[in-house]
Amino acid sequence: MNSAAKGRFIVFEGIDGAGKSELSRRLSEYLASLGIDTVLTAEPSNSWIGDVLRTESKTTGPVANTLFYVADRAEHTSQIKKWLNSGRWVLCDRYVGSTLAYQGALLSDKVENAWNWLKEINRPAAISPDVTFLLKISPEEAMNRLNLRAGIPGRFEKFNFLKKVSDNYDLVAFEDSSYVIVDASMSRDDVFSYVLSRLPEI
Ligand SMILES: Nc1ncnc2c1ncn2[C@@H]1O[C@H](COP(=O)(O)OP(=O)(O)O)[C@@H](O)[C@H]1O
Ligand SMILES: Cc1cn([C@H]2C[C@H](O)[C@@H](COP(=O)(O)OP(=O)(O)O)O2)c(=O)[nH]c1=O
Repeated sequence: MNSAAKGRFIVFEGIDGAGKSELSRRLSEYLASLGIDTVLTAEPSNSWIGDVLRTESKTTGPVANTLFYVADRAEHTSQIKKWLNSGRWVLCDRYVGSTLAYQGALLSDKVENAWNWLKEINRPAAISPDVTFLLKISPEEAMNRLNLRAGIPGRFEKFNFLKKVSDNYDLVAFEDSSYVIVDASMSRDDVFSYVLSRLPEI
């Protein structure tokens, strides 16, 4: 395909509080200011399946939720392909890596070979990003950013969960050559400059 006619697909991953939403918003505004036709999107998406995940995921079990995340992705990916084919740059806050990292942590003791199953079910639902920025931050710092400070009920469980998710992300990054690891504990401006330095060619 003629690269001039096709957009770029850029994904942001990382644990809650790593800075994905703020950074992807800033980057989309910056790219738009350069005259690049940019779409900022996220998963769970704004479809009805995304709504189910946002509103009902506490009433359904981890296997059903996994299938909802992947169903949401399959539909979202159809839309992403259309945007890319029309030459737009697509910035996506969370994608396949989130399912591997989060559902990997939730299913590891419930589904045999959970990691391989998650990779397999994502295969027909996803495409390869041009680059995936993994915003790395310690669970301690992420929890401080989210104001989940000492004394809050459930803090210990949340910390342990984010630690597992973070370890899974390291594994995903090791296996996927689209990943670029970003030290997300840096200042907002330093994180932004680093990401700019690793963007695909315009
Ligand atoms: N580099 C940074 N340094 C300090 N605070 C940050 C930085 N990036 C984001 N934040 C703050 O951390 C919090 C979580 O950021 P957010 O973008 O919502 O993270 P995520 O989307 O990964 O959950 C927000 O209050 C945001 O303003
Ligand atoms: C896309 C996706 C999200 N999630 C979870 C991670 C988040 O805790 C939650 C909502 O994502 P998000 O709205 O990005 O939350 P945050 O801004 O706190 O990072 O959905 C999964 O567990 N699996 C997935 O595949």
